[in-house]
This record gives sequence, C-alpha cells and structure tokens, in this order.
Amino acid sequence: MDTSTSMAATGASLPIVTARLLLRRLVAEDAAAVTRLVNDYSVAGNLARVPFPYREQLAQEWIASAGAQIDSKDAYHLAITRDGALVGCIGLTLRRNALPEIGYWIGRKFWGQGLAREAAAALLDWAQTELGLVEVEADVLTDNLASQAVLRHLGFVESGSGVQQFLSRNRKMPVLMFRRVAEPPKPPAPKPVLLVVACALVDSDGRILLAQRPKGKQLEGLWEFPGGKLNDGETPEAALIRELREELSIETQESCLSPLFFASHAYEKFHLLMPLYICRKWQGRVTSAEGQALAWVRPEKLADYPMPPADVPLVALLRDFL
Ligand SMILES: Nc1nc2c([nH]c(=O)n2[C@H]2C[C@H](O)[C@@H](COP(=O)(O)OP(=O)(O)OP(=O)(O)O)O2)c(=O)[nH]1
Repeated sequence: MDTSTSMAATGASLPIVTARLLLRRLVAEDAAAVTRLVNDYSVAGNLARVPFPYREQLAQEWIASAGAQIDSKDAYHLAITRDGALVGCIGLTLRRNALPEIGYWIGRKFWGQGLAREAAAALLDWAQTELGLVEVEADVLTDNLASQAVLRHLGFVESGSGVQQFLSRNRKMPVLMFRRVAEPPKPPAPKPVLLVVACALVDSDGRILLAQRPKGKQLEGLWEFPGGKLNDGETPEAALIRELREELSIETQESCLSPLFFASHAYEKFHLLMPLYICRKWQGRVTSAEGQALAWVRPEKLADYPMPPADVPLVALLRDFL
C-alpha cells in the first residue's frame, strides 16, 4: 500500500518519522484495527466525536473522509504505527474561525509508553515547518489527566473550560481547553569572525603564486593564496610580511602591499574575513619553507586549481583585474 504523499499533492510531505513511530495516511486496510482499538470504552469514552459501540462501517467512512481532507488541506488525520502495526491515530484539524485543533488516541494496550507524546510532538513540529502553524488548541475531558499531562509536557497551557457533547457518552461533558504557541526556530549560534590576511604574489610574467594546503589541515589539498592568521597585536600588513617570510622565505615591505579585494565567507565553525593584498615586489627567491607545494599560475588557468570556497569570488575578481 502506498501511504506516502508528495509535496505537490498536499503542500506538505508525509509520512512523519519519529524514533519509534511512523505517522502516515490512513488506508482502507486500517479500518479493522481502528475499530478494534476504538471500540473500547476506555478509549472511545475520551473522544467527543465517536459513538460507542463503534462499528467498522464508521471506521471505513472516517478513513475515506480523512484522505479527502488531507487532499483538500482541511485536516490531517494520520495513523500512528509502530513496527508496521496501528497503535492509534492523531489529527490536526484546520478550522475557519478558530485555531487549528490537535486530537489523538492510543489503543489501550499501548498506553504508558509515551507514544501519544512522541506522536503529538512530531505532528506539531511538522505542522510548524510544513504548514507554518504556530498556535494550536486542544480540548480534553476534565478527568482525562493522562492526556492533559501529554499536552502540558508539549508546552500547552490551559486556556479555558467549557462543556462539549460527547457522542460516546451521549451527553455533555466538562472539558478543559489548552493552547500552545510554538517557540520560534532558534537562530543559528553566532560564529566567531576569523581574520586571515592573504596575498596574490604576482611575478614579472603576470603569474600568481598559489600554495597547496597541507595534509591533515582543514581544506587539505586545496590551493590558496599565501597568508595566515594575525598574531595578537599585529597589523594585517605586518602579519602578511611575517607569513611570506615564514612560508616562502621572501622579504617585502608594507609599501609593496596593496589591498585588492576581500573574502567574507561562512565556514561551519567560523566566519572568515580575508583581505587579499597584491604584491609585485619582494626580495629573495620564493621557496616553500613549510613543505607546501607551490605553483605559479597564469590568471586564465586559476580555475584549474581547486581552491577553498571563500576564494572562489576572489579568483574571478583577480582574473578581471590582472
Ligand atoms: N592563507 C589562506 N587561508 C585561507 C584562504 N582561503 C581560505 O578559506 N583560508 C582559510 C583556511 C584557514 O581556515 C584560514 C587560514 O588559517 P591559517 O592558514 O593561518 O591556519 P591553518 O588552518 O593552516 O591552521 P593553523 O596554522 O592554525 O594550524 O583561512 C587563502 O586563500 N589563503
């Protein structure tokens, strides 16, 4: 049976997968299991909209209408299954003049395992990300303490009380109303900004020096502009002069360094801010002092050298500049 639903059909993707459960569309074959579990007064008695005793014919009709409501985006009533077996149902109904309402039931023999809580938490997360629903309501029988505990655990707070007709009990019953406002998604943790200076060393033939990042370092094997991090209290120019000495055994002066462009790039753990200088004059012969492979590269060949993602925009700018 195909119980999946594409984004195109519903505007939201199903099924929903949790650690122990799968929440999926109900299918006609579920009618027998739904009937068996709901036709139990300890379950049906807590539900306002099901009669007791409960017959399979009603389950069949309800399953058909649940499918139609998903397709019309009016409600999302889903089977809660564990290891392929139906253990309960959960639903979210979108109401025209009221907040969306969540409701659920778990078959008696599956009580006490936190399944309602797990299913409801997943459906609420799904509703927030897929449907943009932030506020949700639930009505619970005043004496259904287990269900109230589930709601409270999920962040629902009591918002009122009333009476509601319970088909299963054939009379009006006192209910508590609960409301939950979802927390806004957490903004990503701020990353430290790492200042790194780098240099496009250009020789008399107009070629640019690239150095290959050594094995074992972040971005290993990629080609970069020589340079590095600033030491405490160092100016960018002093840091660059030092890095060129340490890495390439050359000497240069501040007057030979011109700022060209800068890279601003979010890596996973830090945000790189990297001014790129150009230098055409230095003393000494460029040699690899730290064992990095070096390459003098013509501007039009730069693309042949894979570089860190932060450098990609710089390479295009540099090619146009030279
Ligand atoms: N020098 C240089 N670093 C670059 C370029 N592009 C780029 O993303 N980076 C990144 C890689 C590193 O995370 C950081 C440079 O730091 P670094 O070279 O001083 O330090 P590192 O990662 O080699 O490690 P370490 O010396 O601190 O052990 O900037 C580039 O073109 N040149």
